[in-house]
Amino acid sequence: MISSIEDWNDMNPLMAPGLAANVTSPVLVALDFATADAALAFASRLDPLQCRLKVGKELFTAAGPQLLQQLQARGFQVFLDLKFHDIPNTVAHACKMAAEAGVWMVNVHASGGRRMMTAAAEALAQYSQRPLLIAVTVLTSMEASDLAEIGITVPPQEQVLRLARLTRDSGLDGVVCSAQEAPLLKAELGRDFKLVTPGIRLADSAADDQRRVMTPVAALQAGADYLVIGRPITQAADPLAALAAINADIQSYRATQA
Ligand SMILES: O=C(O)c1cc(=O)[nH]c(=O)n1[C@@H]1O[C@H](COP(=O)(O)O)[C@@H](O)[C@H]1O
Repeated sequence: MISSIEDWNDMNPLMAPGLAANVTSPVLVALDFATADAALAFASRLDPLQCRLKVGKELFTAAGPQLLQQLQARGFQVFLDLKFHDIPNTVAHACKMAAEAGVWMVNVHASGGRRMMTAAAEALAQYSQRPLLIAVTVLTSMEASDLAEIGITVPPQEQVLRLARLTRDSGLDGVVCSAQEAPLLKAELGRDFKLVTPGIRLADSAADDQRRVMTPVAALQAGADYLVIGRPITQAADPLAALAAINADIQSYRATQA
């Protein structure tokens, strides 16, 4: 299993020609834009050493795999966030397509179950260079009342832990969860199991549709490895300043830990 991003950087052939090899920031900027032009215009203002980029359902549906190549040609490591959730055979083949596209990270839904996740992991194992494979546990937009409506009556944290254990036992690299669950998951599943946390909000930003939220530094303190941040950066009056301020806060925090 790939145990660190440095390992991945060493292994991925795309790193040699173009991709930024030493991304020190844990920030994954969610490029939730409606067109390739808007996403590329935004990306052209960013430094691939200062963040990675996430391409999700809206943008990928609009722009397709060509956009992944365009972003990677500009040096960005890309998290393809399509949250695959289907029968094992379909998800395995979708993950292979992500590997062929050279993305840095790809995700599935843990609620697709053990056989689906194992099939995805096995499909990627045949690549000597492969994306990190992670699974979404409980969406950060959900709280206890949302879970109850779909028949899950345990607290979100318990459901997240259950799905994270299943993810680890299925051979994946980590999970998407809220930073609120990070201390529990790090304690139960070990420090090498990657935690990717959306639902990141600055102290003064709106929660929007997110429910289980945390600030960037608090999320790292809690044990998050990567922070997915969309609107607090993309919708900021000055997105570059917002990203720079977040990275500066993170650097200061890390300096206290060194
Ligand atoms: O897999 C994800 O990235 C994801 C999982 C989750 O539980 N919650 C979540 O918000 N996301 C994604 O993270 C991003 C969060 O965006 P903002 O709420 O604008 O910061 C969106 O692109 C979501 O699709």
